[in-house]
Amino acid sequence: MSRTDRPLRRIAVIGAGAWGTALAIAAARAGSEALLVPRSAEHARRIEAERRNEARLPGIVLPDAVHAEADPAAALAWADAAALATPSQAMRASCARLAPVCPPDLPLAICAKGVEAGSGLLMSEVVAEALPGRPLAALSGPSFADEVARDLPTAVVVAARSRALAESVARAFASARFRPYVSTDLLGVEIGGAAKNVVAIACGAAQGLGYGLNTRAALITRGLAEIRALGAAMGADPETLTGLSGLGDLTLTCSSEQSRNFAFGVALARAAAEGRAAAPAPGGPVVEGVVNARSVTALARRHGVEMPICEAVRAVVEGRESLDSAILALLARPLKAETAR
Ligand SMILES: NC(=O)c1ccc[n+]([C@@H]2O[C@H](COP(=O)([O-])OP(=O)(O)OC[C@H]3O[C@@H](n4cnc5c(N)ncnc54)[C@H](O)[C@@H]3O)[C@@H](O)[C@H]2O)c1
Ligand SMILES: O=P(O)(O)OC[C@H](O)CO
Repeated sequence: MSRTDRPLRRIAVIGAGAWGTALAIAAARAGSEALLVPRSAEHARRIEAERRNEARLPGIVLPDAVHAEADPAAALAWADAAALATPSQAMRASCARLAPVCPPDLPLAICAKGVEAGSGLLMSEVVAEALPGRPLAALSGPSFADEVARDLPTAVVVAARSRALAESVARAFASARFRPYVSTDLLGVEIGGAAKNVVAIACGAAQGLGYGLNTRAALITRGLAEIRALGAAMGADPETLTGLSGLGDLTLTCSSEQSRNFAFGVALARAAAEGRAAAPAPGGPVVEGVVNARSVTALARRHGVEMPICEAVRAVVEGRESLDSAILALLARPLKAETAR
């Protein structure tokens, strides 16, 4: 009997950021037990002593079924499955640390959203290289960590090439107000999650510039067209990209300053107005869209796909173009048909 044939009831959550902590809480609500594995022993001790992860999820008390564990070997030996919730650019290093102690058949649920800079690999490809042979799933969709932690109704998607694995992982997290749908389109789910953060920076910048809701709707819709084009070139199911992990997450992230990516876009515009550059605070909450502006567009260029909004965000965050001129360049693109057909 393989591990995924029996219920996954013990979940090791690698990475104790806002999302890892919220997922551990979601697992507990689903009747599972969770071990949060932060990077440092000190952080594990603090979480265990305070019964919170105050720096990442302020005001949220951990349920009894969630504990912190500093030693990844102990956590993975205990676990039925692991959720990988580090930022995308830390995924390879985090998996390398797990490699000597990760059981060869342990199911892994990737919870980061991004494309690796340099290699241009999706998270499932990075994890397959760093921890070969393990059954892989991805959990994605519109889900602010704070809202999940507070048990506000949320729907996500769990994708795996094996439907049985997707269903097992979904069951490990499902509760009355946390509803995972399943999918076998791992590729589509990963592309949507990685690219939406870049478009969210554009929407935040538009808000910071004082533009209106017309602009936001245009950016979301044309951003989705870019993401769908990338998905089509890479072989994703187009329906996935209008589902929870595509349009769903794009809508959420592009609509609120609660999104770190959207908020960073607002900060970019404010900084531009004051004639200075903006960058995410070192050691602060992860802003995936900044690095992913580069890695997602690099992937698109490799596949011969145009992503003008994502390219504009990349040019601005790389300091190659001012926000004003990036917007003018977007608006001055030749008139064209809305759809390919
Ligand atoms: N916060 C959310 O609402 C949310 C929701 C869905 C998905 N996500 C995704 O989850 C991922 C993590 O985001 P987050 O919000 O938890 O980030 P966060 O900014 O709250 O915390 C990041 C955490 O990762 C840890 N970390 C960094 N490098 C590490 C390494 N090499 N090994 C282990 N841990 C490391 C940091 O110590 C920190 O605790 C991102 O890809 C993000 O897009 C976040
Ligand atoms: O705060 P953001 O922009 O990283 O978005 C968090 C989640 O990805 C929303 O689904």
